[in-house]
Amino acid sequence: MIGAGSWGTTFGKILADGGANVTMWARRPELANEIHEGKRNSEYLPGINLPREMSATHHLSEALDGAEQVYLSIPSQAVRQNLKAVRPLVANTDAPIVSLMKGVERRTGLRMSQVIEQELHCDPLRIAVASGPNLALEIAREQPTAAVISSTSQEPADAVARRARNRYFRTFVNTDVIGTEFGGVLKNLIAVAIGIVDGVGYGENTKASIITRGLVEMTDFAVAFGAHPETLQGLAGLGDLIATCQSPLSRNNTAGRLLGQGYSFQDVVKQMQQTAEGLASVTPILQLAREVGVEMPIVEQVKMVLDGTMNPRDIAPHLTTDDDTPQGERTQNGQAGGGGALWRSIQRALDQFRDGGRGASGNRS
Ligand SMILES: NC(=O)C1=CN([C@@H]2O[C@H](COP(=O)(O)OP(=O)(O)OC[C@H]3O[C@@H](n4cnc5c(N)ncnc54)[C@H](O)[C@@H]3O)[C@@H](O)[C@H]2O)C=CC1
Ligand SMILES: O=C(CO)COP(=O)(O)O
Repeated sequence: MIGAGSWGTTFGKILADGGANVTMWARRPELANEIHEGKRNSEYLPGINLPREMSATHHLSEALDGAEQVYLSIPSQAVRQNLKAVRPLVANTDAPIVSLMKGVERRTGLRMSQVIEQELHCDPLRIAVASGPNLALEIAREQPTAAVISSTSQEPADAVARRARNRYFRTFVNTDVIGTEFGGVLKNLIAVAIGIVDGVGYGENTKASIITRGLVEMTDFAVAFGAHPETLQGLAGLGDLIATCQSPLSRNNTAGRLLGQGYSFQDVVKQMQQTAEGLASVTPILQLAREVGVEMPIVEQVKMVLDGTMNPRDIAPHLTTDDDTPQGERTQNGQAGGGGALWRSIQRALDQFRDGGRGASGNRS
C-alpha cells in the first residue's frame, strides 16, 4: 500500500482483516514506525487498533517487494512524482495496480488511472480503481460498507474484489472505469457546494436541490466522456454523493463549510490537515466540461466562491444558465424535452455540420 494517510491505512486494514499480509509505505519514517511497532496511526485514525498482519516501512522497495497487488492512496497531485520511483519496482511483475484516489491531475485533467498508465507504462488492463461511499474513519471502526472495484476487463476487478472484502466491507465490480473514477472526483465538488450551503446556514431544501441537480451535472459530465449513466446511479456516484454530502467527516464538505462561514480559500487550505481533493479538481473539471460542451452551473459557482468572486450566500441550485427557457428536469441523454448538455452538444455538432463548419461554435445554447 503506497500512502499511509487516513484512506491508505484504512484500506490496508480492510485487506488485512480479509486475510492478506499488508505492507504499508509511509513517506515519513516516524509514521511507518508507529504503524509497524505500535499498530496505530494516531494522526489519521485516532483510537483505531490496526491488525497484527499489517507492517509498514518508509522504504518503497521493501513495501513493493513480492507484492501480489499494489494499492495507491496519496493525494492526486502527488501521484505522478511518486510513480516515477514506483515504476522500476513493479516493472517485472503483472500485479494489479489499484487506485484508491478521487482527484484529477490539475495540470493535465487526467484521471488517476490515466496518470498510472502513463507513468508506469503498463498494460491498462492491469489497472483497477476502487470507489464508493467510503468515509475512512467509519470503515476503520468496522461499520458495514460497500464499494465498487472497476477495471476495463473483468479479471483484475474480480481479483481485487476477492482480496478487498471482509466481514464489514463488501466489494462489487464493474468495467466502467471512467464512470467509477469521475463519480469519485465529481461528488467531491458537490460536497464542497453542500459544505458552503451548511456554512451559510441554509437548510435541507437547498441541500437536497443541490445534491439532486449535482447528480445530473455529474452524470452529464461523465457520460460525455464515455461513462455509463447507471454507474453514476450506483455506489461510485449517488452512493458516494450521499455519504460525502451528509458527513462532517468529509474533508471536502468541511472545506466548503469553512468557505460558507466566510474564510478565504487560502485560510481554508491552511486549516485543512488532510487532503480535500475537490479544491484542486474544480478548475480542470470545468476545463474538461467546456471542452465537451457540458454545463455545470453548481461546480461553476463553487469555483467562484473559491476564487472569492461570489458571495457564498448567493450559491443556489441553478437549474440552468439559460434563465429564459424552462428546461426538462432529466437532462441526461436529451431525454425529457431535449434539455441535456449532451443533447445540446449533439445539436451544436449537427448545426455546425449543416452550416458547413461555419459560425456555430460561439452559439452555445
Ligand atoms: N479519507 C477518506 O475517507 C477517503 C479518501 N479517498 C481518497 O484517497 C486519497 C488519499 O486521501 P487520504 O488518505 O484521505 O488523505 P490524507 O490526507 O489522510 O493522507 C494523505 C497521505 O499522503 C501523504 N502524502 C502527502 N503528500 C505526499 C507526497 N507528495 N508524496 C507522498 N505522500 C504524500 C501524507 O503524508 C499522508 O500520509 C485521496 O485521493 C482521497 O480522495 C477515497 C476514499 C475515502
Ligand atoms: O471519498 C470519501 C468518502 O467516500 C471521502 O471524502 P472526503 O475526501 O471529502 O473526506
